[in-house]
Amino acid sequence: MSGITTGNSSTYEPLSSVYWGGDHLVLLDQRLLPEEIVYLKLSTPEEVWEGIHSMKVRGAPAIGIAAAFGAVLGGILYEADDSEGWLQQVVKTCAYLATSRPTAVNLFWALDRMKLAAEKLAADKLDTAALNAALLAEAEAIRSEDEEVCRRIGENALPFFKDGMGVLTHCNAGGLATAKYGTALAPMYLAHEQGLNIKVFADETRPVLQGARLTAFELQQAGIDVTLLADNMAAMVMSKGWIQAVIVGTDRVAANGDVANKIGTYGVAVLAKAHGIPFYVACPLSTIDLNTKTGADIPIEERPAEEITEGFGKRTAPQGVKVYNPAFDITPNEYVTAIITEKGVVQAPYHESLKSLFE
Ligand SMILES: CSC[C@H]1O[C@H](OP(=O)(O)O)[C@H](O)[C@@H]1O
Repeated sequence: MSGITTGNSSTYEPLSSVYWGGDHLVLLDQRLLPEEIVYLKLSTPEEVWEGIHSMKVRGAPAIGIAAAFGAVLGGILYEADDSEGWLQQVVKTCAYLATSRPTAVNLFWALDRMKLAAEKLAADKLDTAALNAALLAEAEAIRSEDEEVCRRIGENALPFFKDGMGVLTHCNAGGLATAKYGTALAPMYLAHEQGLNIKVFADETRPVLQGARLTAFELQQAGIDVTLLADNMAAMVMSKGWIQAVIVGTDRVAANGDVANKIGTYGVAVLAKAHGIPFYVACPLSTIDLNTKTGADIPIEERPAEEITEGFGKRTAPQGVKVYNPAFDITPNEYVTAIITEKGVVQAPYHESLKSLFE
């Protein structure tokens, strides 16, 4: 894996988080933002696994897109010219990439789609060069569909945001978490294009600081009014009347409408309800998992203690202290005002309304 430094963040261009570079995957190393913009070239499934696991690429849709291209790399590295052996290699690569992170369902959705595509392609007995080209087209389709899906999420969310509103968001569900536009931030971009003045309040989102490092960065560079908050300030700004809506992304929505999202989301949802503020969740259908009954069934990733005890290289806790570092929490569906998707907006009772999105 090698880096291409394109300069510092003062020359910011709209950034792509993940794209195919001809014969390799290109990832923006999001761990280095906002100070450095470094694009990495990844040529093996192992490098893609590590890129997802270490959060060089993060955000449910972006993780799925990266994994899809990782499956393509698995096929490209298969040297023989037999379709059955090629298929076995792609399927094995998908199973391997599925172990990189446990919570975002888009990872498994994308890999299942790549496996299905590979099975159909292998049945046609093409040579491996043709098989790899066709599988690459499937990964590119996943990426380009995500751009269109996020734009439609933005359009469906926009009516909830009026000129002059204050909106709080948690973590990063922007262009950096997807192929482009983002989910929760998509309406912010559209509102800005239409001349609406939405004041965004971004939680810093400890311990990895996606809000401070990514959301504040994205929105500031786009010229959108953004104020950065420490994670313990949401209650106060709500009590001051500065917030008229909360919108967040998600990594998995259970069949009953319970929502897995970045740690701290549940607390923001409880605060929103206590202040009579609507709490919206924005996501593509690929993040809705009807096979997972409730939030209790969603696996919650636990991450290294060092993210809390010495985040970004500065030790802020005693050596050997016990640490609990879940990367996500579950917001029960009763705190979710509406779920906004590319197919439309649904509200409780979510058992029925979520199913209707797939009919
Ligand atoms: C549009 S999905 C964004 C979602 O993913 C983030 O998690 P992570 O940064 O650990 O990948 C966070 O939960 C965001 O809401």
